[in-house]
Amino acid sequence: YQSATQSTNTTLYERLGGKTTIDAVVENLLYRIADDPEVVVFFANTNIDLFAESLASQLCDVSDGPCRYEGPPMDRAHQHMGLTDVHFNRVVEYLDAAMQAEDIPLGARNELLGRLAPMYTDIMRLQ
Ligand code: HEM
Repeated sequence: YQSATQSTNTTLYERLGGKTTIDAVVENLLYRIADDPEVVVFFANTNIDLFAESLASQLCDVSDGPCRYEGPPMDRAHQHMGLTDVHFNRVVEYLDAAMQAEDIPLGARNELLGRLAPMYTDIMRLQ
């Protein structure tokens, strides 16, 4: 059985462009975050290289690629940051813009965002 949103015999990971494109998306996202004072403040004490690696492995994992995300669960990774819907929506918007900049087709973009959306509850749980 194949879901209607998926082309025949390809994983979302492949339709995203695999590791090369995911790494490029993460880097593009980092520039957008760096340019937004309201968002970049949250990353003041973050090792950006480790964050980029961890996020790329999560995007690979969640898109059925050959990776396993081994970082902390989303509630603990974002606990007590004081995140609001505004921050959450901003980051999702930047991720979509980063995927567009890397020429990822609309269907694949929306499918990835759809797989990340349920993380909202976890990310907000310990605010
Ligand atoms: C769909 C939304 C989001 C996803 C999928 C996501 C994913 C992740 C992942 C995978 C990590 C790495 C965890 C680790 O390995 O330690 C992380 C950490 C982090 N996230 Fe998010 N995140 C999201 C939303 C946000 C938002 C809205 C903000 C703030 C505006 C944010 C700020 C951070 C920060 C600052 C860290 C690093 C924490 C540290 O230094 O340990 N995230 N996120």
